Formats: sequence, C-alpha cells, structure tokens
Amino acid sequence: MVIPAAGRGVRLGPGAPKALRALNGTPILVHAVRAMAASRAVSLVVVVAPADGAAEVKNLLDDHALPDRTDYVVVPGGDTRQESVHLGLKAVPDDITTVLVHDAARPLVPAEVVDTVIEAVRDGAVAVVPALPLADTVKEIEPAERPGDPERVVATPVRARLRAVQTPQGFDRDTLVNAHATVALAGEGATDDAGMVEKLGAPVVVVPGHEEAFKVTRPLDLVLAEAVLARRRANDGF
Ligand SMILES: Nc1ccn([C@@H]2O[C@H](COP(=O)(O)OP(=O)(O)OP(=O)(O)O)[C@@H](O)[C@H]2O)c(=O)n1
Ligand SMILES: C[C@](O)(CO)[C@H](O)COP(=O)(O)O
Repeated sequence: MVIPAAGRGVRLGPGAPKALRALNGTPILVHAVRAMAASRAVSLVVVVAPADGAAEVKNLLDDHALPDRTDYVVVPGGDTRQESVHLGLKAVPDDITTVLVHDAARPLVPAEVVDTVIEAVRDGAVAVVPALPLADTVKEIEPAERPGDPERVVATPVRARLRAVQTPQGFDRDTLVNAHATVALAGEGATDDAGMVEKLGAPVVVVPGHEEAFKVTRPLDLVLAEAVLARRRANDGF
C-alpha cells in the first residue's frame, strides 16, 4: 500500500502541507493511514511524505496508534503526485504482489471499499478503480484563446458513461511498476495511476466507490469531512 502525502494542498489555502492539517484534531494523514489499516488485508503502508518533512511524518505516525499488524515506512516524495507514487513504489518489498495506491487526501474511505478493491485484484484484475456516477452534467471545453475571453463548450459526453474515480486504486504490482516506468520514460503524465496503466493498453476494472471517500481538496471539503466524522460518532453512540 502506497499513500502519496507529499502535496502542499494549495487549493485548501495557506497553512501546513495538507496531509498534516487537522481533521477533528488529528492530522488528515493519520485518518488516511488508519482507514487503510482498518482492512485486515493491508500489512504494510508506505507513506510518501513532503520532501522536507519525512522525519516529522515518521514521528507523527510513531505517536498515533495503528493496529499491531500494520507496519509502515516513510519515504520523501517528489514534485508531482506521479513522482511521489513512483518513489513510494520503490519502497514496496519485492514479495508483495498486490499494491494499492491511496491519496492521503481521502481520509474517510470506508474499509469495505479497500477490501473490494483488494479482492478484485486477487480475483485477477491487473488494475481496479473505485468509482461513482456523476451528479453534474460534464462539458468538454475549448480553452480561452486570450485571458478574459470566455471558454467555449465543444462537447457534452454522455453522463451515464462517465464515472468519478477515487482511491485506493489497486494493481498487480508488476503492471503498475511497468506503467510508471513506461509513462515516465515517454515524458507523459496521468492524473491517476490507473490512467498510466490505460496507456499500456491494459484493462482497468471498476468497482463501487463510496461518497465518504471524497478527496479533501477545497476548504468546504474539510467542513464536510468534520460532518461525516460527527455522523459516525453519533451512529456509534446508538
Ligand atoms: N507532489 C505531490 C503532489 C500530491 N501528492 C499527493 O497526492 C494526493 C492527491 O493530490 P491532491 O489532492 O491534488 O493534493 P495536493 O497536490 O496537495 O493539492 P493541491 O493541488 O491543492 O496543492 C494527495 O494525498 C497529495 O498529498 C503527492 O504525494 N506528491
Ligand atoms: C488520484 C485521484 O484522486 C483520482 O480521482 C485524482 O486524480 C487526484 O488528482 P489531483 O490532481 O492530485 O487532485
């Protein structure tokens, strides 16, 4: 399991790197690691920390309780998510054949999603994404030619065939390592790991995502995350 956590969180606004910011008094990263460790199938978590913050992240994880069966290592990240995942993958021991990649920025993913993704890989899929249907209609636009000009719509993809993909995404380890090496060599990029596997021409399987697996990206997402935790506490109380 690789958790890229080296991003700055620019869209969340000024402050500490996003993974280290507090959600209900606990760093977002700790929530994310605990969410992964909640699956009994996860034995090792490789956390990819901000390049200048690996020691701080290691101390943080040492200070927060994780299940005994979950081991973790911390490695410094890169300038992009893709680079950070690549660096994390290098720290995964050779005998691990199923690898998950999970954004630290999705701290509330339920264990059932993690288990479903792992099961699909173990059943033979080389790449698996959890995904949800879209609520909004999506337009493809032509970027404005000059600043101040309006963007123009060029197409409206059929919404029923679109999915918003989440993490953890699950992979056959060799396929993911090959995808990262090939895409980096070609100087290409992708905004998620499955996108890199698609560039190899390998099949990617979709499993159900979960609305609580949303990515904390903008300030309102933190408000929503606090509300989800409050709802969980209230439900636990009954
Ligand atoms: N150089 C980077 C950039 C991103 N990430 C990680 O990739 C995940 C998804 O990225 P995103 O939500 O875009 O996080 P940021 O890059 O931090 O956000 P922003 O673009 O607002 O700065 C996050 O867990 C983030 O820490 C990473 O490990 N290394
Ligand atoms: C990997 C991801 O979370 C899948 O939805 C997403 O692509 C990350 O994008 P970002 O540009 O790092 O926010």
